[in-house]
Amino acid sequence: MDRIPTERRETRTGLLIILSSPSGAGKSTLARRLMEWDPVLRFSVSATTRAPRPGEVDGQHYHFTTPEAFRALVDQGQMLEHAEVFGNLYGSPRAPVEAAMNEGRDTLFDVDWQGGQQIRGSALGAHAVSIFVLPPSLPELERRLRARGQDSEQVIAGRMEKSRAEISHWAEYDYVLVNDDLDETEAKLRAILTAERLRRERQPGLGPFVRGLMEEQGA
Ligand SMILES: Nc1ncnc2c1ncn2[C@@H]1O[C@H](COP(=O)(O)OP(=O)(O)OP(=O)(O)O)[C@@H](O)[C@H]1O
Ligand SMILES: Nc1nc2c(ncn2[C@@H]2O[C@H](COP(=O)(O)O)[C@@H](O)[C@H]2O)c(=O)[nH]1
Repeated sequence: MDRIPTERRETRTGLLIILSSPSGAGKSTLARRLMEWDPVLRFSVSATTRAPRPGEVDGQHYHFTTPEAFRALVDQGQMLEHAEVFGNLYGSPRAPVEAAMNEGRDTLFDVDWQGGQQIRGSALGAHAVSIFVLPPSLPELERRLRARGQDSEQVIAGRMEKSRAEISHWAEYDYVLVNDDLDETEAKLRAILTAERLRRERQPGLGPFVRGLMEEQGA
């Protein structure tokens, strides 16, 4: 499906696209692919107290920070949401999200179920579209965590232990995708994003995307 050209987007309010899943189901991989497909989509770079993995770049994958600095940001109200996940703190900085929304740019979040709940329950929640990504099976989830080659056996065991609890929140989400074939899942995500952008335009009168289509047809 074609992506909506930037110049035809609704320019008033961006969407908040929330991706959640048990660790290792493929959120970051899918998020990366979506960003390549639509470079205008903004990725919400989270702050975390977790140590960087090999190859992770500060400011690109995460804002790596200390627990003290993280708590100060929370106390100052600078986090849209935050949670403890697998023993570390993670949170989504608020200001870049609001700036993107005001520019009409959509923001993509890779957050756990607690983050999903907090964003949906926030003042910006009316603009949220939430998607839960399931692995095809738990053994495949474990295989993926191991194949990623970045976590110790102890960390993998801890994440597998928490996977059922994360999965138990699937029904809180607008969409649920089983990430079996990566290309197919990416295509479904694109379709969801395109449909939700069109839905956002269903205001009185035609939105910019539909208006552009009509003009092309000479209507
Ligand atoms: N559909 C798929 N089929 C096979 N392997 C996949 C698929 N999707 C992702 N993977 C692989 O699974 C591993 C975990 O994926 P990824 O890091 O994207 O998961 P994640 O959900 O972002 O994990 P975390 O929550 O820990 O950040 C990676 O090695 C990735 O290449
Ligand atoms: N509530 C939030 N959860 C977040 C955020 N950023 C990432 N995450 C989730 O943490 C786990 C582990 O991530 P990893 O990079 O250490 O593998 C994963 O489920 C992410 O979705 C956040 O800002 N808020």
